[in-house]
This record gives sequence, C-alpha cells and structure tokens, in this order.
Amino acid sequence: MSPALETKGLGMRYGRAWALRDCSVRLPAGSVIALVGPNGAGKTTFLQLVTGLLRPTEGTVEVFGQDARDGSAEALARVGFVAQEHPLYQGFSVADLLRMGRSLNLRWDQPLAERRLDELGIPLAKRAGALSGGQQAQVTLALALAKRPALLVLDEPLANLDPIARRDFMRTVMAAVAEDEITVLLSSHVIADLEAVCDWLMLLKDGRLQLAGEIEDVLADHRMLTGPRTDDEPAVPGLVRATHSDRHTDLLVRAGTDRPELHPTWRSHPVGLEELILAYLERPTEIAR
Ligand SMILES: Nc1ncnc2c1ncn2[C@@H]1O[C@H](COP(=O)(O)OP(=O)(O)OP(=O)(O)O)[C@@H](O)[C@H]1O
Repeated sequence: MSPALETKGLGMRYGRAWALRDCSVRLPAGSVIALVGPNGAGKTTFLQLVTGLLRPTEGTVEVFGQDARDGSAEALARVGFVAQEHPLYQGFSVADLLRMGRSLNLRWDQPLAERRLDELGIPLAKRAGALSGGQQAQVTLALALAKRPALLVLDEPLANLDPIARRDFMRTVMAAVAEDEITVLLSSHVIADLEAVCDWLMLLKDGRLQLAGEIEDVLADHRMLTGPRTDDEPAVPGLVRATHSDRHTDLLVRAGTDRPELHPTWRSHPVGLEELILAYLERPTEIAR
C-alpha cells in the first residue's frame, strides 16, 4: 500500500541534544497508527515534524509524497492536527472557533463540524472555557476533522480524559476513519485504549525508533518463553528482554515462533500488545534495524 507518511533518516536536535535521530519509517495510507514511547521519547517532536511545525535538523519527511517542510497551503490542508492539551481560545464561543476555522482553512466542512458537535450535545453558543475537558477535546477534534484531512495527527489526545470521554473521543475518530478512510497517527500512553482501534504500531524510545509494523505482524513475530529460573542472561537469538520471578524466567524473543535450541521444558506462548510494548520500553535503547 502507498505510504501516507515516509521519513528517511529523520532527526531533530534542540541545541546540542538530539530529540529524534535516524528515524526511517513508512506508514501505510488508511491505517490507524499508534505512536508510543515513554516521556521524552521524541513523540511530540516526531508529530511536529510530520505536521510541518518543526523543520528537521536532518533527513526528510513526506506526507502523501509531498515534502512536509514546504509549508504550502495545500500540504497544510491535508493534515489535521490536535495538539497535546487540546489548546483552544478559552474566551471564544464554539461558534467563534468554527468561524475562525472556516476563515483560516482552504477546505472547511461547516455542516460536518456542526453535526458532530450537535450529536455530542455541545452547544455552539457556549464559551470554550466553560466546557468540560472531554468536550474541549471533542471541539478540537471537530475543528481538525472539519478540514476533511487525509491525515489526522493527534498528540496524546486521551491524556486527562476520563474513561467515558476517552471512549467517546475514540468513537468520533473511528467514525471519521470509517466515513472518510483517513489515516490517523496518534501518540498515547494508554495502551489499552490503543489496542482496540490501532492497526499499526510505532515505538520510540530515547529518540530512536525501536519497532514499527502492523500490530498483527509484530505480535506474530514475538513469543514469550517461560522456563525454570536462570540467573545468567540466556544466549537466545532475538532476545528482547528477560524477566525473572522466584522460580521462572520469561524471555520475550523476536522472529520465528519456537526456539528448539532451548530446553524442551520451556513453554512458548503468544504475547499481548501491552506486555510487548513494556518489554521494549524497559530494555536498554537499541538502534532499530
Ligand atoms: N523546544 C524544545 N527545546 C529543547 N528541548 C526540547 C524541546 N522540545 C522537546 N525537547 C526535548 O526533546 C526530547 C523529546 O521531547 P518530546 O516532547 O518530543 O517527547 P515526548 O515523547 O513527546 O514526551 P512526552 O510523552 O513527555 O510528551 C526531550 O528530551 C525534551 O526535553
């Protein structure tokens, strides 16, 4: 499938410190991509490079084949961005925000935005500052979707939302995906919420890409091996991380299914997404191959 987004050797340095380094990835159009990583991993930096808000120190980033650095009106029109914390002018009414969106954007679907807000029971006359956190998040999402973007970029959209607001927010995103076949790239720490909606995973740590792929393939490519406790680090090919309990050792391994070279008493079982992500986040940073 043709990529929605392609980066090659992408890097960003703030002063002398690299926030992102050597990031090469192709993200397919039509997918819903989870960007995960601990605090300071470089997620916001990556998203701001994709949306053209930052210029890379090195490397390239293309959105639907167009250089994200050129900042043209057409390029900007194809990308909807919801920044962290859902910033809105607090003194503006929702209607004012829609009016502003209409005058600032090349393409603007006012009926779509009004319909979405009506379905959510968010009154147009209300001031943004008088809305709940969940409603403010929905307003920023409605503004981003009114551009009818081909790529929707969401930076930690679920932070500070209660479980119901998180569910409602993701429902709105998924309804837009179903209606318009848009590509969605979202960063989050809430892995459980991502699992239900994302089909692609991109994992960053210490500014380095650790893992990228279709979630189904990534999970199929890993196994958890459980056996008697061994205190020495086992020399298993493809070992991602070893963890030890009183009596057992668990080895997360990559590539292939079973490991015949291990003792036959070792049991092999599939791994869940959260378990896999945590194992990658907890191991020392490696440069992605
Ligand atoms: N404007 C800036 N000036 C200097 N350093 C910055 C700037 N923005 C980010 N950084 C640094 O770059 C690194 C990556 O930050 P970034 O915000 O991209 O990470 P993140 O994965 O989004 O983190 P979080 O989950 O906490 O939002 C961090 O070490 C951060 O301190």
